[in-house]
Amino acid sequence: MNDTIIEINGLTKKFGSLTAVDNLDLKVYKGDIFGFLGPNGAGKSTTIRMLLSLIKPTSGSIKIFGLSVKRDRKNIMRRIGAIVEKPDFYLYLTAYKNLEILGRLSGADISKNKIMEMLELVGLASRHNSKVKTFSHGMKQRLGLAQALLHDPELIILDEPTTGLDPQGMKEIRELILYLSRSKGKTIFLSSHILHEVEMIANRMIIINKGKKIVEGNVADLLRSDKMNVSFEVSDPLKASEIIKEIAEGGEFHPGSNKITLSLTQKEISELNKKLVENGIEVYSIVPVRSLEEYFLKITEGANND
Ligand SMILES: Nc1ncnc2c1ncn2[C@@H]1O[C@H](COP(=O)(O)OP(=O)(O)OP(=O)(O)O)[C@@H](O)[C@H]1O
Repeated sequence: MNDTIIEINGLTKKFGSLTAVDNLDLKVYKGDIFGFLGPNGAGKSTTIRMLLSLIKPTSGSIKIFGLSVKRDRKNIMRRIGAIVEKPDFYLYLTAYKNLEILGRLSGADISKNKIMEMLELVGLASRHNSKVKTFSHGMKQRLGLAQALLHDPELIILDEPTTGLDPQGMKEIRELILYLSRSKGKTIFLSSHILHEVEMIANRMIIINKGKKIVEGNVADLLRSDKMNVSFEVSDPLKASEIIKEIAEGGEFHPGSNKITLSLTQKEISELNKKLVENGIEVYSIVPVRSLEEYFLKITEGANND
């Protein structure tokens, strides 16, 4: 049986005449890495602020751990760790001291061992004595995660945790999230406006736009399609283009990068890869290119056709 961790029903938030969140329903189950996707301004942060009871819904209900956020706020918040917006630290104090103070402020009794364990987990143990002002943006994000984990929460809520990070920093955060899910059994609710990022780690997702749900479900099911756009990076794009013509129509060339983007089924991808290699062309990479915008278009077109 699936344990429901978050259940949102008919959630609406209005700011004056603007409806930022519009009759939203969603469910997050125990152990999910749940991707909460939407373009800028879709209503993600507003929803997260309601989940954390930082603002009140105009209407609708939120249950977390089966308890009402309205009635059991304190009990619920004790079991949640969150990073909303940029984590705030005392820049002239050390990483360790920050966690000590912030842990104390949260009201929980946090031991020295626990602080060091969390710093270890996020890869900052060797820098525990460094002032936070010497930290990179990625290190501050990881310290934020350590802070959110201090009281051993069952549910972790992260609002765009990789914003502003370089690819390496993004990867570190992704790996931490996967570790927390797989090895520590945490449930993770993660917002993003980048489909690709969610696709890499989430098992379930919802996409919202203008406060409304567009789709919700299993990530693999939602993204499975007959054809997908893929980019082939090859040693000889001209020769490759001749071979591509035998298999598929179209194909967009990116001069200067040795890349060709085209729309193929999975079977065609492996067929083309084989043919290219057989013809002495080296294939350096095959990367799916799918943006949230494209995906939107596809599902809204689908909805219009129904
Ligand atoms: N306090 C507020 N007062 C008035 N309007 C607000 C307030 N907070 C958010 N909004 C509006 O609500 C809508 C949804 O904003 P929200 O920040 O939830 O979107 P988001 O999906 O988190 O976007 P982003 O990815 O840009 O953070 C936007 O149009 C925003 O301008």
